Amino acid sequence: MEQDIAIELLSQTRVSNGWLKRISHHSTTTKSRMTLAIYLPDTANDKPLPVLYWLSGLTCNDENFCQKAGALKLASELGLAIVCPDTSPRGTDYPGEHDSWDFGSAAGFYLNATQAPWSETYQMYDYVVTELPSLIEQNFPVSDLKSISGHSMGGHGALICALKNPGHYRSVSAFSPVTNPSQCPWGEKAFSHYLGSNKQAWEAYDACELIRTSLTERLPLLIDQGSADSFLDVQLKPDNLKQACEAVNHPLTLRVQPEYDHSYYFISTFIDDHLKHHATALGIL
Ligand SMILES: N[C@@H](CCC(=O)N[C@@H](CSC=O)C(=O)NCC(=O)O)C(=O)O
Repeated sequence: MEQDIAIELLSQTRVSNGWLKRISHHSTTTKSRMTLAIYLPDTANDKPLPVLYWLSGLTCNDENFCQKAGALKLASELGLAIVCPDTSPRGTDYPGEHDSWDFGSAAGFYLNATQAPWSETYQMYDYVVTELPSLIEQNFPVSDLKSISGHSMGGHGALICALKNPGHYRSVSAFSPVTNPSQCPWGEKAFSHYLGSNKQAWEAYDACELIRTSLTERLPLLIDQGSADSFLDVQLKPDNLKQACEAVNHPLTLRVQPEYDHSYYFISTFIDDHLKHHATALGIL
């Protein structure tokens, strides 16, 4: 019988003087088999490396970032491990779970669902913040120093994970994040199903609300946003985050990049700046 704690190596690929490994394991948090990617530069053989957790967006899995962002060469040079979890639990078949690209599978929104049937497995917040780092630190040559970043739905995930856990992450950044999910169609759809109709419960997973109520830590936010992003005004709303930050003096670097869209071409153009931002905070640059 399979041990719950066992991790299974699905593949390993040599890249930029390191190894990109895909693994799967049984998650006690999501009660599902989870797949993830970890990139380990060879310098991990000399000393435990800090980790950047990357949270991907809607329709993604653990593979998009490592295949498309062009991040691994600099990560190797910096001595930075990168971990990419999946974007939702898999293996279930709840009503409506696989019917739309912005909800259900590949759209877990990095929260802990409270509404049936989602609450059974859609516990991505606890998975990312607690179970995943513990699994990585127990099984790979990494330190407990961590930073977090992500894109779109995953940018929202990175912001809320950092804002809700003072001291847990050394730094946070995001590309094109969903900044105010309580006030946009993607967020309203997901939150109403996962968290129910009481909008007060939504505030715990909304970066704009967390900025307003945060008392203990003012971790600087680095955000890149393309001006030609087709989701900009309806879904992402960076100005809402800007206003929330200005109201409480939360440090925000919001870079609006002219003519860039929502794609991984945009991410690949500016990923080096984000890696250096995290490497500086993690003490390796
Ligand atoms: N329905 C479209 C658009 C999906 C899309 O743009 N997904 C983004 C994330 S959007 C917010 O979370 C993405 O990262 N896609 C993966 C990629 O590799 O580009 C579609 O299905 O294409």
